[in-house]
Amino acid sequence: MDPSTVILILALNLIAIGGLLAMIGRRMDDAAGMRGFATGSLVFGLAYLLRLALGHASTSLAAVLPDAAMVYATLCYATGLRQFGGRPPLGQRAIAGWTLGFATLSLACTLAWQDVGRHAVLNAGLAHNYLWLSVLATLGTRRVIGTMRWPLTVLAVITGMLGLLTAVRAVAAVSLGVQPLFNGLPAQIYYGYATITTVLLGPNLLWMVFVQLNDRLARLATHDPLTGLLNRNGLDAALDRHFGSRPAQALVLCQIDIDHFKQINDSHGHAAGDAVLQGVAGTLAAHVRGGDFVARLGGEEFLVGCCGAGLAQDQALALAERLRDALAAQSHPLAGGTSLRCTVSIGVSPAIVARSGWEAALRAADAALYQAKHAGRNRVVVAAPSV
Ligand SMILES: Nc1nc2c(ncn2[C@@H]2O[C@H](COP(=O)(O)OP(=O)(O)OP(=O)(O)O)[C@@H](O)[C@H]2O)c(=O)[nH]1
Repeated sequence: MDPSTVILILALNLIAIGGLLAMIGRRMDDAAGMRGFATGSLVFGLAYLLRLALGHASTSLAAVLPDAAMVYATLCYATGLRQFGGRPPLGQRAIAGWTLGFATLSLACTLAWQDVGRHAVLNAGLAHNYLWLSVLATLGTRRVIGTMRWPLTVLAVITGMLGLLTAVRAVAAVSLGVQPLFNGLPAQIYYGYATITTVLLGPNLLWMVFVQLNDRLARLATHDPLTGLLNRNGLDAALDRHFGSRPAQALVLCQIDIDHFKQINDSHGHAAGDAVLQGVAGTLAAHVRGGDFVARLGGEEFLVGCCGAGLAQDQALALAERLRDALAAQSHPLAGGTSLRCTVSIGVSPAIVARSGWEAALRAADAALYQAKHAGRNRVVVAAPSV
């Protein structure tokens, strides 16, 4: 297949992918990076079409336009990829400055060395950006967990390979001229690989979106949006995991309730109450060990699951006292520069070693919490050790 036909197919493919991603992006917040991916694909596709219209080896200065558009498109991908990995996007000014800088250099080199100058600068610029995309995707694989690693790894490999091949083209343009870029086996290898890349890119981006949406839904279903702690669903799943392991470690539940929380809401407003809930959640999460879990049962009520081989109630009591002290010492900043403190009451269940003991342990912790409230609050009560 001649390069023009390949470029036409690539262009249409990229435009179709870009359109699809733009439609998906309209229903997602921009943190997913969809706008960057969609713009990158659309601009790349249009740049290919413009390039076809002008001719591959055009030495007309207008050829700088599609070249700059391609560089711009790769920067859009980079911004999407950064957002996808939870990092801030590239600023519009940085993207515009980079693209203009490239266009100026490309114009200067085209004026000085005609098509050799143009293609050397284009391929060097694209190679740099492809390799950068590969690095971003590789860094992304370190920041994400589980299934998301796969599409990012595929992206890192395909853009890395494309970057290397494009760098070779930049060197070839300078040392051999532009003919080998479009004719012969090396050109066929390059365009064959570019075709594979473009064909893989769309489904790979969709795979990334799918995995990310799936992760978000799973998180929404298992975590409390206000505090980020496990909700009841997440707690059930954590219990299943805990008791699914053989042999399961002992588990003690500490049920924690903020004292007179209604007064906080009434005196300082609901937003201040929410901030206190977040502050308490942060302190609880910071005080437990890996393997323990913290959940928000609802309202101002939390549950800490304390796990350990041979864990006894008195060890959980020591943790509960540490939590009570830390929370009593915590100062919650309020709007206007003031702050407030609050105390908690805690009920500690007996230790259990089987999932079947969970309901009874929760009831025991709840009854102990009730006693703590009635005994004056700001205290820990341990349930009788018989579940
Ligand atoms: N700000 C905020 N308040 C909440 C939330 N969920 C529940 N609440 C409030 O929490 C308060 C709980 O009040 P109560 O059950 O009377 O308990 P309390 O005032 O802490 O009293 P004791 O537990 O007996 O010490 C209610 O005013 C609820 O409206 C929430 O997500 N945010």
